[in-house]
Amino acid sequence: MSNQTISTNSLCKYISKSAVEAMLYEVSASPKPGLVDRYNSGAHQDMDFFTFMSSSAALNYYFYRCAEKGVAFANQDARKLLEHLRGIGKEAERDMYQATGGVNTHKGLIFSLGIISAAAASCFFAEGSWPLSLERICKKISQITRGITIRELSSAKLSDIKEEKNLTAGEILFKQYNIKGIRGEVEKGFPTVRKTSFPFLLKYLNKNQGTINDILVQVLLYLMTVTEDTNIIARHNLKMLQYVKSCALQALDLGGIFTKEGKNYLQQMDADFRQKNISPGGSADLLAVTIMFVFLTQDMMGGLMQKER
Ligand SMILES: CC(C)(COP(=O)(O)OP(=O)(O)OC[C@H]1O[C@@H](n2cnc3c(N)ncnc32)[C@H](O[C@H]2O[C@H](COP(=O)(O)OP(=O)(O)OP(=O)(O)O)[C@@H](O)[C@H]2O)[C@@H]1O)[C@@H](O)C(=O)NCCC(=O)NCCS
Ligand SMILES: Nc1ncnc2[nH]cnc12
Repeated sequence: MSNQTISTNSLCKYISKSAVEAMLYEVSASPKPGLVDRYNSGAHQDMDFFTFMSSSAALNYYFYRCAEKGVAFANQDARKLLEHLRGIGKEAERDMYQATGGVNTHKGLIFSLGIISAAAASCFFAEGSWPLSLERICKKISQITRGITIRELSSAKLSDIKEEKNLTAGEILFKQYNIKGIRGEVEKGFPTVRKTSFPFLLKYLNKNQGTINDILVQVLLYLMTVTEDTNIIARHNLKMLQYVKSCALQALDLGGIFTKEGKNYLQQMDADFRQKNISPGGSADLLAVTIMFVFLTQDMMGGLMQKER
């Protein structure tokens, strides 16, 4: 489909719909150990499934605006685009907190999916064809966020502008462990998604192996084996991150959600993570990012995610 047949409004509407749909698919997939899903609130006392519904609904226009910015900056310096996205991202965070009564459900996804929405719109207007290629979107993401870790996380930057109490979780973890978190992931163009979750999701969807729900839970397990999840490190430490990875590997060794043994292990993992206060929120975000990439690399009128099951 060439860009002559897609108006800016239609493009931005499709991209914002895809971002919200990715968020809704992610939180709906169940069971997800330690995370909010349709069965329980995981290791969270301050939010539930409906908190995520409200937050997702409140962010639709934000993603539309990110896509609009991507169109506006399609042929300009990508670094200027990030400055504009930061501004509307702060507004989106306020919208999220208003919709959730002050709870952080999607701060990470406001960042990740906001940048992806802008990058996708920018790619379309540069290339003029749909669907987009994952490599091209991720290359544009890297261009938009080039230098973000140095600019925002370098110890010199952090030590002289913020007192410890004003640092975010990501900034504290960089100071403690030199971990770049979500900023490192986007700056490299989502390598965890490109190399792990996206190929797995496509494989399962093309094989039509199981329901959408089960496929998404299985892909989340793969993500948990590879994600440098700052939610886990911030709440606990690096040792707990290794523990989570080993549990996810064990679940997959048992067949994950596709076998009785794997399902039983998943239930035990969820109870264990809830008891230990473990929430793999970073992996959950990357699952939503993976779903978003499927929407962007498929036909707008019904790609793999819309297949009847
Ligand atoms: C750049 C920002 C993300 C700044 O945020 P921060 O400095 O805090 O960055 P990080 O801590 O590194 O990560 C923030 C969130 O990103 C998700 N995440 C973590 N690890 C990864 C990873 N390896 N890959 C991808 N994404 C990752 C995660 O977000 C999800 O979890 C949050 C909910 O879980 P919860 O444990 O409840 O979180 P809290 O309530 O904070 O902790 P508790 O008190 O409950 O224990 C939720 O956010 C999910 O999305 C990390 O939390 C960016 O936000 C920023 O600069 N914002 C300013 C405005 C802006 O620019 N906006 C967007 C512009 S496009
Ligand atoms: N389902 C979920 N549960 C907890 N934190 C999350 N962050 C993103 N998705 C989440």
